[in-house]
Amino acid sequence: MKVQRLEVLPSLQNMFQLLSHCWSRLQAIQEPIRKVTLLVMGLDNTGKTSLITEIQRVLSCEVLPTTKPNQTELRVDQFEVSLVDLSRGQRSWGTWRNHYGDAHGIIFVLDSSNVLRMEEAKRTLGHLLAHPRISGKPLLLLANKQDKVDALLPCELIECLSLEKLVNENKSLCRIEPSSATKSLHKSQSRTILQGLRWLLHTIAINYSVLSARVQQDSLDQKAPREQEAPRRATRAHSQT
Ligand SMILES: Nc1nc2c(ncn2[C@@H]2O[C@H](COP(=O)(O)OP(=O)(O)OP(=O)(O)O)[C@@H](O)[C@H]2O)c(=O)[nH]1
Ligand SMILES: [Mg+2]
Repeated sequence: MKVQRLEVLPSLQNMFQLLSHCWSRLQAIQEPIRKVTLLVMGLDNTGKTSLITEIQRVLSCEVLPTTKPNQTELRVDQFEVSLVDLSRGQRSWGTWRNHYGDAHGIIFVLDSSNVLRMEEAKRTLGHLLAHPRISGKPLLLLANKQDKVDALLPCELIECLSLEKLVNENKSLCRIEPSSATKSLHKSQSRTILQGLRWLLHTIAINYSVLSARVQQDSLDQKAPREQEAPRRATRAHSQT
């Protein structure tokens, strides 16, 4: 009797495991692919482009073709992600703002070793989070250049930037991860970058319908003034000829 029970139990357990495995596979198949746009921002020279290259390297089989400059398309889990590289050096604030409405979330990159520019980074982040098209959207802070000896740790950066106050005022969910985009350190550092990216995507997924409706509306609002301006420009050009 005892032997029989012992034989039955493991097979029931196996069956249960098999069923739950099938169930999670089915759930993964049924989950829709979600399109997500993330703006990669920060002061110049903080490592934005290097980090995008590093993400591309780690997820090499998941990189999708794109024709848009400064944009990288990736497949991460059940998400199709557009990473938009906004370089402060090449663009003015006005050009940055044209992208705000498209964003489901923000990746803000800090040079953790540049203490002299921390106040500027704080101001920039403050302006960004207070903008009506950004406020309330989730934020991933990458405390980059952790390989440098004088780099501030994430906990020191939280203090320096008064981060808690900043994100609470603007109701943005926030996470900070240490990172280094330099090749010598990839393994542990790329793990924290991907961990942060996955947190951002899953935070967006929880509120996806609300964020997508906001993106749709903001994109229309952003286009409207340009569309109204086009016929006016054509009329002006015509009257000048
Ligand atoms: N030591 C170290 N250097 C880094 C790291 N990330 C980037 N760099 C270096 O920092 C410099 C700037 O990197 P970029 O990726 O071009 O920075 P960016 O933010 O895209 O710069 P802009 O596009 O000009 O705003 C380059 O020389 C990189 O090699 C890092 O994690 N550690
Ligand atoms: Mg760049």
